[in-house]
Amino acid sequence: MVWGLDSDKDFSMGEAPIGQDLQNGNDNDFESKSGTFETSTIIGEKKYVIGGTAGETFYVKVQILDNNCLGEWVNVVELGTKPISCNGHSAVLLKDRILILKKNSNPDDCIWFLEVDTTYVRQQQKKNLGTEVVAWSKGVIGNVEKPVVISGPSGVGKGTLISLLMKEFPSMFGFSVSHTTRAPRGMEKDGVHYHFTEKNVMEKEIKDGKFLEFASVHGNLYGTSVEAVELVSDAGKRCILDIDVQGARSVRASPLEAMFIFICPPSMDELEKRLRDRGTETEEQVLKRLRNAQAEIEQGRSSGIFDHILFNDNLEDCYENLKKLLGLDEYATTPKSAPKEINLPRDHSVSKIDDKIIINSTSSKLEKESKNLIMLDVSCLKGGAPGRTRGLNIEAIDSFSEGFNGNGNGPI
Ligand SMILES: Nc1ncnc2c1ncn2[C@@H]1O[C@H](COP(=O)(O)OP(=O)(O)OP(=O)(O)O)[C@@H](O)[C@H]1O
Ligand SMILES: Nc1nc2c(ncn2[C@@H]2O[C@H](COP(=O)(O)O)[C@@H](O)[C@H]2O)c(=O)[nH]1
Repeated sequence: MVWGLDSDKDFSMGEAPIGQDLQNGNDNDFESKSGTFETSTIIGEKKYVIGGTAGETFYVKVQILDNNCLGEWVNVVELGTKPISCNGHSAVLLKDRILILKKNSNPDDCIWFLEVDTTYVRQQQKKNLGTEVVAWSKGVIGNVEKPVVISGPSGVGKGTLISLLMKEFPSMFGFSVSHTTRAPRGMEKDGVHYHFTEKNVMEKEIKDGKFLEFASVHGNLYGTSVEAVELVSDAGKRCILDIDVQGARSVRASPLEAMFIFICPPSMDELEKRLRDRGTETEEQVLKRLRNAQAEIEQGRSSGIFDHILFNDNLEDCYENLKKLLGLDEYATTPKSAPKEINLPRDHSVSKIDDKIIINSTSSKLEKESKNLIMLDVSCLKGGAPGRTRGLNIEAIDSFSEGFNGNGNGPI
């Protein structure tokens, strides 16, 4: 064996060495380089080394030593937004990802996941044959309601309905600001209505995996970035996406769980009238949008992508129906409580009991005198790379009353 494990100790996927301190640095049982702030996690024949230093600078880097490849370090493609550097972390192996707890970090930046064998990673691995793919995803406490995808032909009234919703429920809904290569209309603001962008820039970002979906619509490129949706969810709001049918199909096929609503016009004549009366397109563009509308309506009504179809004949009626679908009655407007935040102890050790991660403060007396155990429940994880991992639950617990002995070895 290359890294000093007993040959009968094979920590395969899903088998974290329970009770063993998986803390970073030099005091785990795995090989580590002195003072480099690294953790080593063994999964099957591979060793994932996370972290390191260059001079005074700490960095978060992933290296993989593969015992199948004669114990060589292999090329790693790190996808997703990775955590900014920190001066230490703990690593805990979960089923298909490694939980990283950063030390000395802000409460909203201390929980991260390195996905090593999730569906997303396996999909990306197929595109990157010959390299090891891993993907970073930031962990977020709590859940948000499913995003709502609203589709329909150009001019049917999607934007009008969404504006009404945002005006009436500003604290409940947030708009996913798409990217587009089309030119802004008179009143449209960059970053508010769209992120107006150059085609080559957007194509590069698509290649880099920054988009949840994208499509060529009426001759321009449109797309929803992963960040656009996550920013709304981070604000604790339900995200609304206004995208075409191709985009809706892509979101359906993505890991994002959403509600899909198709808005239908009462007739093609009425659709044409609305588009012309809006006066934002040239004659050529109006004709193009109308040609595309026919196919979109057919797909919208028959493709099985959509959970609900709404007819926008009378605007008020359609808006009321939309609100009903979204469960918006007078009681639904009660603001939600703010998501919990945690302050991880600066120095801590970590252990794992089933789906519970026990974080034990090893820092100052003062910190220890207060509740010195934090329990992170990872049993209901949702989402993940290329976006955030949600569904985490966290509780501060009293080590004596809750039956944990606090040394990472589980219940007394
Ligand atoms: N029920 C309705 N009755 C009459 N006019 C409507 C109705 N709903 C929307 N409109 C009008 O139709 C026009 C097109 O609406 P809107 O811009 O919301 O369409 P859209 O589906 O968002 O289009 P696009 O996909 O091109 O952005 C607007 O001028 C709007 O005021
Ligand atoms: N697939 C996507 N379609 C999008 C996105 N943002 C908007 N759209 C759709 O494009 C047409 C035209 O919009 P317009 O603002 O030029 O009138 C419309 O049907 C939108 O729903 C996106 O991110 N992805």
